[in-house]
Amino acid sequence: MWRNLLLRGTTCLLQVAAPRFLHQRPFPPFSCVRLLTQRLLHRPPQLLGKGYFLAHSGTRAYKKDAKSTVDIPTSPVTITDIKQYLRSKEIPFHDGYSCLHIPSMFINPSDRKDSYSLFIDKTTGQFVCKDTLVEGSWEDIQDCLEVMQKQEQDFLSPHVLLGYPESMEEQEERETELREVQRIWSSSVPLTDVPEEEVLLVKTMFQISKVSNATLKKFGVRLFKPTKSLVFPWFGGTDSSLKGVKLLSAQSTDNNKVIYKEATVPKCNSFYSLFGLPLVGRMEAEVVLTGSELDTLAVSQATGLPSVALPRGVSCLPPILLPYLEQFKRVTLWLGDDIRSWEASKIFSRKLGLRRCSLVRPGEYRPCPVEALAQGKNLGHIIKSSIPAAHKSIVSFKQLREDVYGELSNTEQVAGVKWARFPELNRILKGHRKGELTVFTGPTGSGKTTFISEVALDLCMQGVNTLWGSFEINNVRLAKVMLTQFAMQRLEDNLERYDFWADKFEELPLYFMTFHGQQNIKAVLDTMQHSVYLYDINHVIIDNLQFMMGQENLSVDKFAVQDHIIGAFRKFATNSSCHVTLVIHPRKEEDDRDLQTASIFGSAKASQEADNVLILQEKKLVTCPGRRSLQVTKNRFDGDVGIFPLDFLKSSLTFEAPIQGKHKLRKVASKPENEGGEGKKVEVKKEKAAKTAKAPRTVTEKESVQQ
Ligand SMILES: Nc1ncnc2c1ncn2[C@@H]1O[C@H](COP(=O)(O)OP(=O)(O)OP(=O)(O)O)[C@@H](O)[C@H]1O
Repeated sequence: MWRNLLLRGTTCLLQVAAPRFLHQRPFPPFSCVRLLTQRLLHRPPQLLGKGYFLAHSGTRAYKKDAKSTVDIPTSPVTITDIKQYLRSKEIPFHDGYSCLHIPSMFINPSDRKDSYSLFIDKTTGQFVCKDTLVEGSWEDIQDCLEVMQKQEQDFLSPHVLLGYPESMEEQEERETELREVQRIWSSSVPLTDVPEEEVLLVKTMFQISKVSNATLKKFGVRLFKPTKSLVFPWFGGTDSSLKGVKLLSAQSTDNNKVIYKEATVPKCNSFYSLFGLPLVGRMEAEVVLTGSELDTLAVSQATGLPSVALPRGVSCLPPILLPYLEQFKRVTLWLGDDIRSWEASKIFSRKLGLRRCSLVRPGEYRPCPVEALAQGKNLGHIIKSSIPAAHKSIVSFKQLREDVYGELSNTEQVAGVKWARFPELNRILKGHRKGELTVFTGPTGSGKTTFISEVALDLCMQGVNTLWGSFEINNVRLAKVMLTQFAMQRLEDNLERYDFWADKFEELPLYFMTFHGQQNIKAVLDTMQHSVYLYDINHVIIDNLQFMMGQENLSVDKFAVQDHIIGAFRKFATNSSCHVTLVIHPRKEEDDRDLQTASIFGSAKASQEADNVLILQEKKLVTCPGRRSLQVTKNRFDGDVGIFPLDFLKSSLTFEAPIQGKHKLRKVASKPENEGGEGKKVEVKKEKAAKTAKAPRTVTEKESVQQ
């Protein structure tokens, strides 16, 4: 039926696909309409009306608000498909590290400076032309090439691709941001214009005394006096104009450490600066990638090597930046001095292409670059001693010993990210770690979604990039629950505070899958894979597993189907270094008995594959009806298991430990593993906890790790 729409004329098509576009003046050129028509012919009907391709040439072709949702990749493209297509069209290409490079179709061949300036991401098919900054999808490239072929043209105007027109509101927001960037930049002063005593003071404050004035000048760093912040510019676009600024402030702590705080304009989720890039020559073949602007200053000054800093530090490497790193044959990742930086460098090197990457392993003699400079270390030596990212399939202990040492000497960091709202979970699980699988169960309607939502939100607020797959309740309702938990209040009664909280909430690295209802496991896994690549997702929550079962072949035993699905999630978690939390319904509802690990629906596969098993118990430790408690029945990390009570605050939809004194405290001591022996029942020893302890009634048990 959607094909029939074509018969009703182009205007109708435009109305269907891009109603707002019709109100744009001047009316789109004919070639746009042709492309739009072409695209509609290729598109499945469900994409019509989604407004998939409105926009301005040279600007981002995606709606701003589309960022927080992750669409199902309708037909994920593979590198083989891309190559085959290009060959069929006789388009020459270079096989780069993360991208294929082709001649840009948006430049007249006689004007092409660099003959291969259009970069196609090998994983997603997204492209960017570095000369015109036209961006788009793999379908856009196909459409452009088809049109060129039909019209026998050598090139197309960069304005040919349609995109989302900005709404008035978006336009205003963008203009306000640009004005703000200009205001900050023009009211900040180059450090060379600041009296030397003041510069010294600033350097002391930021602990960059060894960074020379010449280096600060070379990188265009300024001082914004009102907030005593350093200002790092982002120059970009075809005219290398000022696109944004990052403000960095420093605060000293009691133990002589410095805490840095940064703010960006535009907001961090559209801040795509690779600081230092304008200073890197086109012919340079080596670069040092750092996690902060100060580190880049240090590397550049101490080694003379080209260096660029990631815009959001170790939290992500947006694929949109990959084309700008394609020219380098060797990339050294020196992202920081902690385990998080080390893990991030391993993950980012996969995106960059393992073969060309080497990693600086954090350690006593290898702090972050700016600290290494301050300590008078030889940064060149540290870079030379970096290790290749591509790992061999067989290693000896000699190659592992540094990793083992790193784990032993950083036990706190190895234990993962700590919850801010759930100290009891920290006590039992020690933290939230990458690459693990958590299975979470609890009786129907007991509050599983509400609880896991707060647990995930807590981590997300600490920078854990999170993806929600909520198949049971829709994203609006889920986001409402999360926003209420975030604001810790009933926003229904405080609607005037909505924008305040929504603005803050929007800054979280939080994404939602656009699925609802029964889903096919492959589509879900593809989306997860896609989002790990795009947004460096560290935590995926699947609520719940039962919604993946319906699509599978019903003639097959449903336990076998579930086992297959759990195996697939397990594999994904391990291979993608991403934590997966899987909500599974219990086997059967028993009102008067506590659930156990064996109560999880299906075979024993779920609990065997899981690193952690969490059960939301209802009416456990009954002191009043309906009391909930959280029980950890499996913890592969260190074997500690236990249970703690939770009070539910209806107004904020949050959970907290019962107030002190309300319940008697109980503590269960660990049983040494060698006494219990494997498979033996855990013996529980009760102890009175110190009356002063703030902790709620908590039980911790130690059992030998279940395999
Ligand atoms: N501890 C609690 N006490 C009372 N009400 C709660 C509690 N926790 C959650 N609720 C409320 O109960 C309702 C159901 O919660 P939720 O959807 O989180 O349960 P669920 O276990 O995920 O349900 P299902 O089994 O259908 O998936 C929500 O309105 C929620 O606000």
